[in-house]
Amino acid sequence: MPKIVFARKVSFHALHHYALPQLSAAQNRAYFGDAAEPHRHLWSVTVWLSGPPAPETGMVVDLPAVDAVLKEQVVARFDGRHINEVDPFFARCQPSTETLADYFAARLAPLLAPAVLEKLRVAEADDLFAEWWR
Ligand SMILES: Nc1nc2c(c(=O)[nH]1)N=C([C@H](O)[C@H](O)COP(=O)(O)OP(=O)(O)OP(=O)(O)O)CN2
Repeated sequence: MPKIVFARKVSFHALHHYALPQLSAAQNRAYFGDAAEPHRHLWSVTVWLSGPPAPETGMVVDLPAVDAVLKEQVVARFDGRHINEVDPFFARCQPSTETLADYFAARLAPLLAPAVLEKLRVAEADDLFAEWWR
């Protein structure tokens, strides 16, 4: 059965760095290279949502409702911040695109219901991103 999926993307500027707590600064530098130092990206988070199109509008989501969730949970929390400091979660888990994809999917999926989160992409550049798939 074909399925229609709607996508929305938001962007924010934020710093991050990689550091394992059991390693010294020099060891982290050797392990992670330049990425051990705080560095900035223009991040994007894209959500793909499915649901039955409303007969009157042909739309599968209420866009203002989706935008409100993305603004509150993604842009307002992360824009201009150092990701490692936004949530104690990132003291335990390295803020890679993979970790962030899993982090955002877990938090956004329930808030975006009744739309179904099919896929979520976190990109720190056009050529570096990770995706969560339902
Ligand atoms: N598996 C992953 N590896 C790396 C990730 C990631 O999210 N998942 N992220 C990074 C860094 O954040 C890093 O900034 C990007 O590294 P890299 O692409 O190597 O950097 P470039 O030299 O290509 O580009 P810059 O503009 O110099 O960042 C590393 N690894």
